[in-house]
Amino acid sequence: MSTPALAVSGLSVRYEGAERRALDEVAFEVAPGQIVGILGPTGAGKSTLLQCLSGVIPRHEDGAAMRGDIALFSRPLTDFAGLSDITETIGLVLQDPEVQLVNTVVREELVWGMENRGVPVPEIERRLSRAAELFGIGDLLDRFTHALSGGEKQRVVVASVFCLSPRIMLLDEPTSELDPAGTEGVMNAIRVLADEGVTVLVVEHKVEELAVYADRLIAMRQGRIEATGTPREVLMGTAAPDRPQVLDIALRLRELGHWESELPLSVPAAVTAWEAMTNTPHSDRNRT
Ligand SMILES: Nc1ncnc2c1ncn2[C@@H]1O[C@H](COP(=O)(O)OP(=O)(O)OP(=O)(O)O)[C@@H](O)[C@H]1O
Repeated sequence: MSTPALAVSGLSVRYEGAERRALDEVAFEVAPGQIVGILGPTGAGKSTLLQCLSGVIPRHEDGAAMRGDIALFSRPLTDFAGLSDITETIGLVLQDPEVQLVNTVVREELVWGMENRGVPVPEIERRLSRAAELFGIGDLLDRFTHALSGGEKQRVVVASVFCLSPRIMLLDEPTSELDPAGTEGVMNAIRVLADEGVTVLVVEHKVEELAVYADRLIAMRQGRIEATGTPREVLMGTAAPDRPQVLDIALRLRELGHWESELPLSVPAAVTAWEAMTNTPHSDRNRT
C-alpha cells in the first residue's frame, strides 16, 4: 500500500472503572480514497475507535487510558499540536448531531468553521454551494438549526464537516435518522468524495448500504476486530455481526436449489441476478 491515510496499531482503551477494554489491540490500515464501513453490535467499541482516531481520546477524555499508535498520512497523531491542528486533516461527525450544531441558522453553521480557518470568501461560497448540492440542503440554508428534523440536522452536520475539506472523514452513524432516500443521498455524496480522494470511515448499522458503498468492512465485537475485508468477504464469513436480509434469503434459496447466481449483497443486485436467471425483466414482472 502507498502511504496509508490511516495506520493504527496496538490500540487499546480502558475507561475508568470498566471491567474490560473498550478497544483491545486494534490494528488496521486504510488506503487514501477508500470507504471503510465499521460494523458491530452495541458496545463493540466503534465510537471509541473514531474518538481515538480524531484525537478526542485521550486529549479530551480524562477518564480513558489509551495506548497504541495512530498515524494520519504517516504523521503520528501525537505530533499534532492540538485538536484544531488534527481537524485540518480529519473531520469527525458524532452520533448525536445536536452536540455539533452550534449556530442558530444553517448557513452560519456551514460558514463559521471556514471563517475561523481563514478560508477566502470565494472559496467559502464555492464549498457552500457544493455542500448544498451534495447533501441536498439548499432549501435548508436559511432555516433555524433548532427547528430542523433529526435527519435534516444529520445532513447539515455532515455538510459542515465537509466544508472544512478534511482529507479523512469519520462518520458515526450519519444516516440513523434518515429515510431510505436520505440515506442513499448521503451515501452517494460519500462515494463522490471518496472518488475525489477523501478517505471515509463510517460506522453504520445499515448493512445493505455498507455492502453497496463500502470498499472494505471492519467487523468489531467487544473491542476487537473480528473480520476485515471486502463486503463480500466479511458478510459471507462467520464473523459478520449482521447479514443483509437479501443475502440470507438467497442463501436459503441456494440450499433449496433455486439460486444459481452469485449471492447478492443488496436488493438491486438480487433483482439483476433474478432477471438473468429467469430471463424476465423486473419491470415486466411488475406488470403481470
Ligand atoms: N465515556 C465512557 N465512559 C465509560 N465507558 C464508556 C464510555 N464510552 C463508552 N464506554 C463503554 O465502552 C464500550 C464501547 O463503547 P462504544 O460507545 O465505543 O461502543 P459502540 O460500538 O460505538 O456502541 P453503539 O453501537 O451502541 O454506539 C462500551 O462497553 C461502553 O459502555
